[in-house]
Amino acid sequence: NPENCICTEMVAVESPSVLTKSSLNEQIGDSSDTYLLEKSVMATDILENVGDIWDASVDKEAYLRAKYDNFCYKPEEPYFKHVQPLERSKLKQRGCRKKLPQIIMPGARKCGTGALLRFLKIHPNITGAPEEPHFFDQRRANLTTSDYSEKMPYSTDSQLVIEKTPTYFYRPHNTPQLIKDEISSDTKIIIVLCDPVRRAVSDYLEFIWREKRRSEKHVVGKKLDSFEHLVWDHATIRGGINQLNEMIDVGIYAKHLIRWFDVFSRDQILLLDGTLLLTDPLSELKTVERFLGLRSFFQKDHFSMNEERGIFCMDFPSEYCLPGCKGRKHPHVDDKVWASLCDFYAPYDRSLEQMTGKHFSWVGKCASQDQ
Ligand SMILES: Nc1ncnc2c1ncn2[C@@H]1O[C@H](COP(=O)(O)OS(=O)(=O)O)[C@@H](OP(=O)(O)O)[C@H]1O
Repeated sequence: NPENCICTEMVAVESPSVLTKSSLNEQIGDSSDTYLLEKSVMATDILENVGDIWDASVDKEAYLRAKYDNFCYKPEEPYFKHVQPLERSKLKQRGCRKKLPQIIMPGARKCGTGALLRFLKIHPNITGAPEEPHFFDQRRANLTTSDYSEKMPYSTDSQLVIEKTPTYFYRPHNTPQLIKDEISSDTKIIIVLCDPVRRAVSDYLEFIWREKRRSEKHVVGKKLDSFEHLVWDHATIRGGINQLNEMIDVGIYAKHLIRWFDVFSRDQILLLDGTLLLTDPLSELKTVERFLGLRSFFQKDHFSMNEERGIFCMDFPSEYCLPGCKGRKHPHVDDKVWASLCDFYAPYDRSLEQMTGKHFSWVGKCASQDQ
């Protein structure tokens, strides 16, 4: 379904007619844009509940109560959809307001942020922007942080608000500083990194998909360059990987990450392995729960592998698989170009491991694309 395939989560946000743009924040007399994480990050729920299974994790009725008894949206399957707000009186009664996100997921693009956000939004204590706000990278001059918070969903004090915009990771260069200055110095950052060679191919598939949609709209089709052609440097006689191409540049993770490390303390940044997210989503979700101090919700039997598509889908609280634009079949890349890409990224991957002190599952395993 092409509508579901817009990879930037373009879900229309329906506002009830009684709510004006200035929304409930003003009516409630709340001007605090930032909501510190004190409560959530310091939460010890997870520690208190070690070995204790939350009913909401196993029983659908209990889940619906945990998610919606203190929430600002009506239940709607799949339960990551937080689209239809409650009536105005209920919103007020529950203390629902739009606030700036406490957690930002800046990418990297095509490393699984879409799957991660949708899964996380199932958690009873998480809500998130329905679309990518692109506030810092496509900002019109007169936009303020209150315009930004308008793009966020309503939330109560028991929900954390996440936004993901996968371009922030690499552009604009001062996004980390802007987040610190304009949202809060307490903002939590979740960065998903994945095999940069595979990521570049995924980026290319997205590019092709968008170009095809564009040419369908404008009737005229243009011949699209192959992946191999685009990533190769044709300007020099020796050739090699064209690192000026954005598809390549994004995967030089160490270079971009340094700016995030410069601005935020290490305990504010969670680095996830997108390659693991694809093969073992539960372990990465558990890591996020711990990082945010959330009560442990996700369980092994919430997920199962869809053999046909080769991706994990959710079975609880309802069945859900990401649309076909996520988890696409990748084409075979020319072996010489593949090997060059592996060689190109290897030193940057080593720097990444050195600077983070973390081992990433793809590092050192780039030899064959068909593994
Ligand atoms: N469970 C599940 N379902 C579907 N897809 C999954 C999942 N887990 C991880 N992934 C990987 O997510 C890749 C798309 O990445 P993003 O969502 O970050 O893309 S985007 O930047 O937001 O457009 C997507 O890339 P492609 O395989 O190239 O489509 C997947 O590798």
